[in-house]
Amino acid sequence: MIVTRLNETAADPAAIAPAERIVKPIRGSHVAIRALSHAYRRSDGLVLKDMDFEIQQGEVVALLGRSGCGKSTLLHMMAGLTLPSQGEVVINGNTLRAPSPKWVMMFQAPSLYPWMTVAQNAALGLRFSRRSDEIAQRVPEVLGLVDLASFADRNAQELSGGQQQRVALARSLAPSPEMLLLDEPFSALDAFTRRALQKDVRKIAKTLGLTLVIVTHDVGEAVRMADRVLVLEANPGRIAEDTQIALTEDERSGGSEPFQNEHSRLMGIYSDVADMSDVPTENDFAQL
Ligand SMILES: Nc1ncnc2c1ncn2[C@@H]1O[C@H](COP(=O)(O)OP(=O)(O)OP(=O)(O)O)[C@@H](O)[C@H]1O
Repeated sequence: MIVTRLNETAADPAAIAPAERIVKPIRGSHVAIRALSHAYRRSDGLVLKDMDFEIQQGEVVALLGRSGCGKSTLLHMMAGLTLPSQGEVVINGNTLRAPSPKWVMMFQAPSLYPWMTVAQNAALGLRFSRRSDEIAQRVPEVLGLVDLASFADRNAQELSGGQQQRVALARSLAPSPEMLLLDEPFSALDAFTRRALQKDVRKIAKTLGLTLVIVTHDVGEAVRMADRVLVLEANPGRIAEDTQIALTEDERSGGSEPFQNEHSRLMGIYSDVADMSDVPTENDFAQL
């Protein structure tokens, strides 16, 4: 039985080696957005207009913009969940026409089955992809990656919100995707938990070589996590700024002077692009 085998492995968390040694690097997706515009209905105006950009393999990109500017719409298109009215999303040279387990989305709500264990929840992606034979090996690996190796037998409902989001992350990582698409996944968590997850998710993406795209309206989150930030303007949504975040891994914690300089620079760009009323200035600075 799958569950028994998982439980046996998880009973000895010390047997789980550090993620860097046991999880093979993955080739991240290359994404090209070509002449993309979108309207949900013909009678409505364009939600997105004239988008053209590329994301390199293994790059961490934040889509930053005010509410309603089309960030989630763009992310759904990168996952193949919505097709653009015009233009195309090209992944690894192929026009995207449908979802695939190679690019997975994570949302604000972890959507776990509360009556199942952590290991059973983490195994669901593999089950649904008819890859149950990989569960015994992959689930302990990914639970180690998200720092939940010793929680494998716990019921999901016994975990904190941050731990539940880690289980959702493990479930997403188990089928070895090339790209993770995160739609404000940490916004319901407290500041301390959110920062820990931001740091760990970036580290996991870099360790594995995953391409990572994060939708956010939190300037601090963009500076902490992203190699590059695309700032979107609204009505219609389009890229107003495309800027690199030039920080070392150590500098990405909120206290460093280079971090604060990058935060102020990005906040200035965002404020110029967004309506000031939509910029959560105090909230963002509180998170420094
Ligand atoms: N399924 C849909 N049908 C029709 N209109 C939609 C649909 N989904 C989104 N929209 C509209 O498209 C626009 C962009 O929405 P979207 O959710 O992509 O923005 P967002 O930047 O992610 O916003 P938020 O930060 O609030 O989540 C909004 O005006 C929204 O009402």
